[in-house]
Amino acid sequence: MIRQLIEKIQKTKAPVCVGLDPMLDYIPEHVLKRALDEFGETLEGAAEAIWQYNKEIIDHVYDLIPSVKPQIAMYEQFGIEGLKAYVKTVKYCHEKDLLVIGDAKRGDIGSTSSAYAAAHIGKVKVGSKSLSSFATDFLTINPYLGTDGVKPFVDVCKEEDKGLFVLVKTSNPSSGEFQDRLIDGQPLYEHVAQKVVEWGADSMDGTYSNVGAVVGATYPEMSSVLRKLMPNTYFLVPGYGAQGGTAEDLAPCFNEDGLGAVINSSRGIIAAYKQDKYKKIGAENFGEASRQAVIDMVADINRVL
Ligand SMILES: O=C(O)c1cc(=O)[nH]c(=O)n1[C@@H]1O[C@H](COP(=O)(O)O)[C@@H](O)[C@H]1O
Repeated sequence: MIRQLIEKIQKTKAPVCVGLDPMLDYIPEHVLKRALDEFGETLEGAAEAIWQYNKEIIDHVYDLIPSVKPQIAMYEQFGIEGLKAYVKTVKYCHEKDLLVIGDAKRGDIGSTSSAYAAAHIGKVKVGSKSLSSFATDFLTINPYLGTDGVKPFVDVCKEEDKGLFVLVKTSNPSSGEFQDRLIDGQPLYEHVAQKVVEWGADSMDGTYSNVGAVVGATYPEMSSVLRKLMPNTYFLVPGYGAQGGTAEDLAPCFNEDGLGAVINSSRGIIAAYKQDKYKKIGAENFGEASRQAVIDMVADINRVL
């Protein structure tokens, strides 16, 4: 699967992933009102609003980018109706030939991880049939439980030719609280990085492994160390834009071949119409503002490659 992502990145010249993290606060008034008028102030109304919002954004950006990353929490908050909007969004992105990174940060004891893996990137057996549930191409993984919690994802990844991004060094302000703690003289995130390389060794798909790593844009010195420790691991890099990460901060995430990282921006793209820079495009044309924000992001990243 990583090979497909790389091919799409090379075709679009955009090492970019648009984060589909719809919050009701970001949805333009006219879209929200239409959905709530039809379904009332209900979970269905909210789910319809986020679906319509996503669809408009996808329609405006799909030809520019290789991938999207829907964050499941933004859907899950609306319960089953929200999850239906998640599935609808994943299906629509596939129709538009986009690869979908499901951001669910799963990881538990082995048997539970197996069920998560089946739900998100694998198949679930019902009688004689094997059925897909969420059907994303990649999934984000929390490795806190260790190898037996990660292995079921790696196995499904191999069987189904899917991909993973395992949290190694996250972008948030408290990420150092545990991740930077020294163990045997080395920060914990480096220990995790070594494990990610090990977990991915049997899942090579060309130069890179289908088992990738999440490395936040907000700690560039650490990205640089991690890039050297994990030369054949693809990085999913969140933190650009809304969290303060700049193009210069991203440079160490890439290898000399210009590959090795896919950069996510969620609020910076989907709520672009609210930014001063794009305000004149107008809330009515929020999809157009997102398109312009993607064009600007791609140019900004290519400037440092
Ligand atoms: O796994 C992630 O995607 C992730 C890891 C991380 O270290 N930091 C991080 O922000 N994320 C996700 O990336 C997205 C960032 O959103 P923006 O800050 O709006 O671009 C959210 O969906 C986060 O959940």
